[in-house]
Amino acid sequence: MPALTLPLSWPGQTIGLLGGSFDPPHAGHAHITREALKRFGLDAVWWLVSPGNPLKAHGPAPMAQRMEASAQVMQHPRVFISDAEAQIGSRYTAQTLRILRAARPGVRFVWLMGADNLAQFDQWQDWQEIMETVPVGVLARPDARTAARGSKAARIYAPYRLPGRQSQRLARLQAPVWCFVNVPMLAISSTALRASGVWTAASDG
Ligand SMILES: Nc1ncnc2c1ncn2[C@@H]1O[C@H](COP(=O)(O)OP(=O)(O)OP(=O)(O)O)[C@@H](O)[C@H]1O
Ligand SMILES: O=C(O)c1ccc[n+]([C@@H]2O[C@H](COP(=O)([O-])O)[C@@H](O)[C@H]2O)c1
Repeated sequence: MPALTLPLSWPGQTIGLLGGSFDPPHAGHAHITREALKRFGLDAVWWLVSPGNPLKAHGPAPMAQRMEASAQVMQHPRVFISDAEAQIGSRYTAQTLRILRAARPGVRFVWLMGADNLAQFDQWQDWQEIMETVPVGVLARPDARTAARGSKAARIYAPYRLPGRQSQRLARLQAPVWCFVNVPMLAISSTALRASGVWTAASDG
C-alpha cells in the first residue's frame, strides 16, 4: 500500500477517532466531537469519513462531497477530517485500526461513537478485537441510551467499564476499557436531514 496521508501526530498523543458516514455531517457530530475532546481529555479528534458503512444497505453520497461538507461543519484547530479509510480501502473499523496503529506507533487512539452504535456494536466485524485493542468512548444520544446500556457489548465488557466521572483517564488506560459519558444531547440525524431534502447526493459518485 502507498504511504498513508494522515494528519500530524506524535507518540503519546491522544487521538479520538470518530468514524462515520457523515451523509451529511451535522451539528450533532460537531457537538459530540467537542464533548469528546473535553470529557476524554483528548489532544485531537480525527473524523474518519467512511467509504460506506458495511451494515447500511444504501451507499452514501460521494466521498468528496462528504469530505467537503465535513470540513464546513467541523472547524476546530484540533479536529481533522480524514479520508484514511478510502486510502486504505477499508470499510471495517477493526481493519482500519490495525493499519492506523501500525502507521502511528505510540499514538494513543480512542474509538469514539454515539450510543446508537454501541447498541449494535456486536454486529461489527471483529468487534471484540476493537474492544481489546483500543479504549472506546461512547457519547449519549437521544433514544439510544437504554439500548446501549443493555447491549451485548455493554454486558460482556461490563467489568471493563470506566465510570463516567473518570472519563479523563480513558485515553491513558490499556484496553479493554470503555466509558459512557452522559453529555447534553442534540436530537439531530443524517437520516432526518436527508428526508428533509436539504442534502442530496451529487450524481458523479
Ligand atoms: N446527534 C448525535 N448524538 C450523538 N451521537 C451522534 C449524533 N449524530 C451522530 N452521532 C454519532 O456519530 C457517528 C457517525 O454518525 P453518522 O454519520 O452515522 O450520523 P447519523 O446521524 O447517525 O446518520 P444516519 O441517520 O444516516 O444513521 C456515530 O457514532 C453516531 O452514533
Ligand atoms: O467494522 C464494521 O463492521 C462496522 C460496521 C458498522 C459501522 N462501522 C463503522 O462505524 C462508524 C459509524 O458508522 P455510521 O454509518 O453509523 O456513521 C463508521 O466508521 C463505520 O465504518 C463499522
